[in-house]
Amino acid sequence: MSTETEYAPSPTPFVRDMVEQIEQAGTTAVIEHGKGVILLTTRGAKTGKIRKTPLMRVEHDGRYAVVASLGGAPKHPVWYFNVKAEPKVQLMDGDVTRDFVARELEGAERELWWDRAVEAWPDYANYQTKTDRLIPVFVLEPV
Ligand SMILES: C[C@H](OP(=O)(O)OC[C@@H](O)[C@@H](O)[C@@H](O)Cn1c2nc(=O)[nH]c(=O)c-2cc2ccc(O)cc21)C(=O)N[C@@H](CCC(=O)N[C@@H](CCC(=O)O)C(=O)O)C(=O)O
Repeated sequence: MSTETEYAPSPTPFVRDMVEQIEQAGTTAVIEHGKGVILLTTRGAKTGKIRKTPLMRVEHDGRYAVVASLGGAPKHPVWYFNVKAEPKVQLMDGDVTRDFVARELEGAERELWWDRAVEAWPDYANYQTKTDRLIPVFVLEPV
């Protein structure tokens, strides 16, 4: 794993601002339409830089799911490729950041976590109707 420790902010202003808010006040400071978010830290698959991505909070018994929905866009978000390249990630929930290992799900295990994700953020179901790509779901297990 590259030793690059440089944080590269998102090129999307509202995302960059949200990450700043979260880092200052924790994830509870930024409730998205009444639902919680988490902050995922990944390593850039090409640059090795640190990338930080707010995602909806889907948690069950200390494990989390992260859903590469990108609002139902035709292509996966870029952070998906970071997690595939380096499954060791960090997740901030509240004001606590922990280490996790991510694993992309398929089959029945994916369905289980997909249902949990839709329960946490019903719009995920709408996003899936907007694209032919199967929206990827990762489970994050604590290290
Ligand atoms: C715009 C792009 O971002 P992205 O990684 O595609 O992620 C897009 C979105 O998913 C991301 O903005 C999410 O935060 C949007 N988003 C959610 N996105 C989701 O997919 N799921 C969610 O549940 C979700 C919730 C959410 C809640 C609040 C909020 O503010 C945003 C939320 C980006 O950062 N591009 C960078 C490159 C990023 C990068 O990681 N580059 C890699 C290269 C990776 C490669 O190309 O292989 C590297 O550094 O090496 C750039 O163009 O410079």
